[in-house]
Amino acid sequence: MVAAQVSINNLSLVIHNKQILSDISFSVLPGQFIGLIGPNGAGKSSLLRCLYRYQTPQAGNIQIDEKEISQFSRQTYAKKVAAVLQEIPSQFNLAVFDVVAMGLTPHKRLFSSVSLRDRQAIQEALKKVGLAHKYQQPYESLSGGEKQRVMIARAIVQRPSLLLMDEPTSHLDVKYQIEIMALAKSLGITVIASFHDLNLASALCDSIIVLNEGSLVANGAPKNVVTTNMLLEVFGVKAEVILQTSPHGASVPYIRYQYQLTVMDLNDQASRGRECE
Ligand SMILES: Nc1ncnc2c1ncn2[C@@H]1O[C@H](COP(=O)(O)OP(=O)(O)OP(=O)(O)O)[C@@H](O)[C@H]1O
Repeated sequence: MVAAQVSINNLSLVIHNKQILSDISFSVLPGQFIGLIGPNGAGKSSLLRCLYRYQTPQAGNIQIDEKEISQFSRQTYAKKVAAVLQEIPSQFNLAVFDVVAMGLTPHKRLFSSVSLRDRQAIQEALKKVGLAHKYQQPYESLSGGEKQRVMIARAIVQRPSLLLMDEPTSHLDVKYQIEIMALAKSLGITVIASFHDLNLASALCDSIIVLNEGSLVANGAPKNVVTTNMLLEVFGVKAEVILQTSPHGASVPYIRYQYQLTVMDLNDQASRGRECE
């Protein structure tokens, strides 16, 4: 698969007079795995929505392979960019197989049937996400995590050059968090994904972008971005960050949150409450 080069230039988004994104700029090299992190409401999903053309920014632009994204036809864009969203869309009455087959739509002529090769690609993608045995099951009857894995299989058969993922692991158990993200990485395409699990983001991403209140506040290798200071300033949490060495020799930050402090604070509050009774 070919990997896309992405550049985001001075992007600003306003919705109902509210500034959602302010002057965001960064570049992504072909094949890079980029993590978007930031507190609730920081603008991660909004940025991803601009990237998959669901929302149109008021200022700035996004280029893929040096072409402004509004210049691509709908079909060409659908071939280039796949999105796995936070809100899992409802697929009325469709079996798992049919939902994954929708990933082939941009590559096919109108009303053309599913070929043997297509079937193999769909089964292969379902196998990769551990759902080959469920291909006939109604999509709606799947669990949240299974639905998310079907969406990832759909993105795989789409053969995009850019994969956008909005909290792709939110419904996944720990095994599939690791397996699915390893799978996304193994595709060799450019990936931009939002994360709440900062340790997972640190372990996976080549580069991490930190958003806060719609602004880009940090961008760089995980070890340079995921620091005690950033966690305190952006997320308001006290934590210790240890640098570990990955199997590939890279230095990867690992966060140890200070949960005890919170529990002590809570106990403190509770005892103060009892004193007042
Ligand atoms: N259509 C909209 N109308 C009004 N406000 C919006 C709209 N879309 C997003 N927002 C606001 O923009 C801000 C950024 O939202 P966004 O969903 O991008 O944040 P996020 O970083 O993905 O948050 P989370 O981690 O909670 O998913 C929020 O304050 C949200 O309420």
